[in-house]
Amino acid sequence: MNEAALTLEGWYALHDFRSINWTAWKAADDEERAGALEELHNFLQEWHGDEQSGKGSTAVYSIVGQKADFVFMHLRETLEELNALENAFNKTTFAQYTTKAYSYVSIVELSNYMASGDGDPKANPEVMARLQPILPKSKYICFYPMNKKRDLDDNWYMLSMEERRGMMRSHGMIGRGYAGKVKQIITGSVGLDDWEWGVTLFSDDALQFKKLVYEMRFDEVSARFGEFGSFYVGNLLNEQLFEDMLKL
Ligand code: VOV
Repeated sequence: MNEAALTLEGWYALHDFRSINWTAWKAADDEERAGALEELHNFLQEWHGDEQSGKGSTAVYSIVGQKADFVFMHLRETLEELNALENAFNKTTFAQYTTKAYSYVSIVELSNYMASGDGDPKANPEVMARLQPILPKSKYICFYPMNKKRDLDDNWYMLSMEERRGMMRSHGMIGRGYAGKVKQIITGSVGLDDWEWGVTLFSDDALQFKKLVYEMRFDEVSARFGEFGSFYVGNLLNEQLFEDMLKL
């Protein structure tokens, strides 16, 4: 059997994609809409509070295109907390005007392909900051799930650790070229959701998503082994922008 990469796990992640039922939203009266906005406002405040107190992090983005209208990306310590967040939201009046578009459950993951091997990684504040990241409030988000191929000819899981490490090093070198332009959060989802990883990218220049993902397509680990799900791209929302989006 080949050696599995060792992984470190951090906060659990829930990407909760919703669409707005515009017909119902427009049919609601002013008072009902104001109440719904108030509840939404309270949730955004509460999630901000969770972030301030180190309990997790939440990012809110609108989604461009027809796959969804917005996403809540939540990071929390436990699956119970994520479940409580989505249930609490589902009980709001505002949620009645939304439909569930897609969701993804995973956990922030670092592997040992590039690790130094010195000491307890969880004692390293830099490692902990990557395992329990405060989500950047960059202008744009890009999310997609992916697998590493398991075909007879190209099976990532049948490669030796050395072969995989070599390819991950090359992958990391390309990624490094985007330092300061794109921040990636890789979440593992083997056993948690339908794909093996969630890739969430943040940037202040959406074009950098295209540049990075395209460049990686030529790199062996993506070219030979990458299989990709649907891409979701969106614009940062804060309370005001969310309200503006919902204004009739
Ligand atoms: C901003 C760019 C960027 C950078 C710097 C970067 C670096 C790194 C490093 C150093 C490592 C390995 C160690 C670790 O940290 O785990 C990884 C790991 C990983 N990556 Fe990556 N990646 C980036 C970006 C980046 C992108 C755009 C993608 C999607 C690929 C594509 O073709 O669309 C991706 C995927 C992954 C995955 C699925 C993993 C886990 C693979 C596994 O088998 O375990 N990644 N990644």
